[in-house]
Amino acid sequence: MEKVKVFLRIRPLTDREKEEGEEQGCVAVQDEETLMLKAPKESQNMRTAERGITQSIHKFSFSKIFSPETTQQQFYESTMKKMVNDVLQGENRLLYTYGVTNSGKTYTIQGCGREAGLLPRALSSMFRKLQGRLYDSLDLKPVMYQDVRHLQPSEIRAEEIRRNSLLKEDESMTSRRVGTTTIWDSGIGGLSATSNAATLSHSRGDELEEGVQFSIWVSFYEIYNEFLYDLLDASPSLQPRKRVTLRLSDDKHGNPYVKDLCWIQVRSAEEAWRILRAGHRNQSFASTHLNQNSSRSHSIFSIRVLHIRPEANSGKAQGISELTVCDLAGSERCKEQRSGERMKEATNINTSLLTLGRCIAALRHNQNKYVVPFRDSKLTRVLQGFFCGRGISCMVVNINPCASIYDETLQALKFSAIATQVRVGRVLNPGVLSLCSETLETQQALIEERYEDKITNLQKHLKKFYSQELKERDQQIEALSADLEKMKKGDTVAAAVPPPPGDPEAPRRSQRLTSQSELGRLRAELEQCRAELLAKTQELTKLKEQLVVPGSTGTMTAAADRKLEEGQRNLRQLRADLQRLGLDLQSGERACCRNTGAEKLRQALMAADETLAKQDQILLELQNGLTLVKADLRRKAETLAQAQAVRLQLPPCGLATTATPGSCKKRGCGAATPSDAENRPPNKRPFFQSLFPARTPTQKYSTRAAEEANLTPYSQILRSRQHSPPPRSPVITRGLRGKR
Ligand SMILES: Nc1ncnc2c1ncn2[C@@H]1O[C@H](COP(=O)(O)OP(=O)(O)OP(=O)(O)O)[C@@H](O)[C@H]1O
Repeated sequence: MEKVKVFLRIRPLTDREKEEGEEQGCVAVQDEETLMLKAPKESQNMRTAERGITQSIHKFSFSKIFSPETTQQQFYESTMKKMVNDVLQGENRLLYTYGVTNSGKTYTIQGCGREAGLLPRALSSMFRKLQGRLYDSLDLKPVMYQDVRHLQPSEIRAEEIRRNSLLKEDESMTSRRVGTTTIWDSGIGGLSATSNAATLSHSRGDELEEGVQFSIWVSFYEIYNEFLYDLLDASPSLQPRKRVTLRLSDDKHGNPYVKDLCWIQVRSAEEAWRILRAGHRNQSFASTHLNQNSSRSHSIFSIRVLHIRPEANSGKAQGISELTVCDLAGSERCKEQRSGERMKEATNINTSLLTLGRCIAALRHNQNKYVVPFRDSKLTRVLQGFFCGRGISCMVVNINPCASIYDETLQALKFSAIATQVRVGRVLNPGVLSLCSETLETQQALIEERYEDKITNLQKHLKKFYSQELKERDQQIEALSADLEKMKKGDTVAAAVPPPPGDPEAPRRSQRLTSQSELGRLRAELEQCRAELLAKTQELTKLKEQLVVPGSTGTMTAAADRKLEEGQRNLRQLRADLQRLGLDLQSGERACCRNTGAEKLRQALMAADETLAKQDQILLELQNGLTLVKADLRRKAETLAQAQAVRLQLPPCGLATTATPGSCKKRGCGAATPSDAENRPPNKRPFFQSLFPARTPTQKYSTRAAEEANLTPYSQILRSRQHSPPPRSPVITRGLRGKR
C-alpha cells in the first residue's frame, strides 16, 4: 500500500491581479512538501477566526509543491513523465486536476501558447518512445472497460474514415484561424522543435518489452451538467443542444465504461494532438466573472495502448493499458451566479466535485470497508476503476494565490488534504497479469475438477439414498398388503356366516359393517398410495437420469442442488402419505379392537346366560317343590275342615263354640281357605308367590302378555334368556385376535 500522490501547483499572479491588491501573502511555501495558508483580513475565514471558531493559519502537506515559477517542463518531469513510462509498461494511470476556477487547471493539462501542458508532452513522449514499435494495422480496437475487439475489413474502413474526417475538420478550423493566437497554435500543444528535441532526447523506449508492438487509441469526452458528450463524435450536428448523450454501462464483471464512445487510432503525437484539438472545439467553455475561458465541464482525455505480439498471436492483443487525463471544472461559489446557465453549471460542477470528495474521504477509510459513493455522480463513476485497483491515480491541486478567493482555496486544500491520506495497493503490469491469469486458469481447472468429483459423489450418494428409500418403501407396502389380505380374509369369513333372523346382535353387526366400509376405504387409499409411489419412482428415475447429463460445473451444481431439493420434497410427500396411511390403519385397528371388546362382552353375557339358565332350573325345581307343599297343605286343610265338620256334628265344647274365623286367622290358619286368600289386601301377596306365580302349562302362553305386564325387569330378562339361543361369537374378531 502506498499513498496517493497529490501535487500542488501555485499559479503566478497576473499583473492585473497584483494591481488589484490580490497579493497579500496568504499562500506561503514552507518547504517542498508543506504549505502555509494565512487568512487575509477580508476573508470569511478570518472573520470566523476572530470569533474564535476556526484557525486563521492552516498547514497542508503534499507529495510535492510547485511554486509559481515552475515551468511546464519541470512540472511534466516531476509528475507525468513516470506515468507515461508506467503506461507503456502495461499499467493504468490517471491524472486529474482539482482546484478553484481560474486556478490554472487547463493551463497545467493542455498548456497555453508555446507552453505545452502535460498532455501534449505526454503524447510526444509516448510516440517518441514508440518509434518503430507501432502496430501498423487497424484491426484491433479497444472496447468497453478494457477489452479488445478484432475488426472486420469493413469496420477498419469505417475507422479510417472517422479518423480522416476529424483530422480534416481540425485542418479546416486551423487554416481559418491562421494569424490568431490560440492555445492550440504552435504544433503539438506549443512544443517547439527545440523544446521537443530537448524533452525527448533521452526518451527512447529501450526499456519496452522485446517483440511487442503498440497500437495507440484516443478518446475525448466531457461531463457537462451530469451528461456525457463525446467530443470526437464527427456527426454533422455539433450544436450543444443537439448533441447525443452517451450512456454509462457495466461490463460482465461490473466495471463501468462509456458506451458507444469513439476511440480513434492515432499514428503520431501530432495526429493525436489534432484529434484532441478537434474535440476541444466541441467542449463547453464560457466566460465567467473569474475566468474569460472557463471550462464548464469535466473533460476526460484517454490514451489506450494495445500491447500486441504480431508474430506470436495473430490478431490478439497481449494486454491493454491506459493513461487518462482529466481536467476537472473548477469549483466556485454560486453567490456571483444567482441564475441562468452558469448557475446551473456551477451547481452541477460543485455537486460532482463534492461527490468526488466524499469518495476520496470514503477511500481514506477504506480499511474500514466504507461504502464509496461512486454511483452518486457520473464523474466518480467513470473514474471508479482508477480508485479501485484498476490503476494508480495522481491528483494535481491548482491554487490561485489571490486573496479574494482565499476561502475557496482553503476549501480546495482541505479536500486535497483528505486525498493525501488515501492509500492504494500496487497494481500488476500485464506480464504479471498474464502470469496471474495462467495461475487463475490452473486454479479454475482444479476447482472444476474438484467440483466434478463432488458432483459424482453427490450423484452416488443420491442414488444410494433413493434406492434405500425405495427398498424401505417396498417393504412397507408389502407389509401393508399382507395386513390388508388378512383383513380381507377375515371380512370374507364374517360375511359368509349369515346372522340368525331376529338376531339381538344387530347393532354389533352394523358396527362390523362400518369397519368393513372403513377397510374398503383404507384399501382404496392404499391403492392410491401405490399409484403415487409408482409415479414418484418414475419421477425419481427421470431425475437420476437428468443428474447424469454433463454440463458446466456451475450449471451442474445448481441442477444437482435443484434436483436434490425436488427429490427431498418428493420424499417428504411420500413420508406424509405413509404417515397418513399408518394413521388410517391404526383407526382401522381400533375399529377391530372395538369388536374384540364386544367379543369379551359377549362371552361374559354368555356366561351370565348360563348362570341364569342354571338359576332358572333351580327355581323351577323350587317352584315344583312349592306346588307340592301347597297341594299337601290344601289336602291337610281339607282334612282339618272335614275333622271340624265331624266335631260340629258332635256335642259342642266351650272352646269349639267360641271359636270364630277371625280367631283362626290369628293363628295363621286363614290362608288355608280360599275365602281367606281373597280377603287379603292385593299388594300383600306371599313372597314366593309374587316371585314365582304358579302356572299351568296351558296357562303358560295364553296368559303370557298379561303376565309380562306384571313382571319385574329382571324377571323379564330371565324370561327372554330362557327363550334365546346361546350367543354366537363372530368370526372376524377371532381372525383379528389370531393376527394380534
Ligand atoms: N502556471 C501558470 N503560469 C502562467 N499562467 C497561468 C498559469 N496557470 C494559469 N495561468 C493562467 O491563468 C488563467 C486561468 O487558467 P486556467 O484557464 O487554466 O484556469 P482553470 O483552473 O482551468 O479555470 P476554469 O476552472 O474556470 O476552467 C489562464 O489565463 C492561464 O493562462
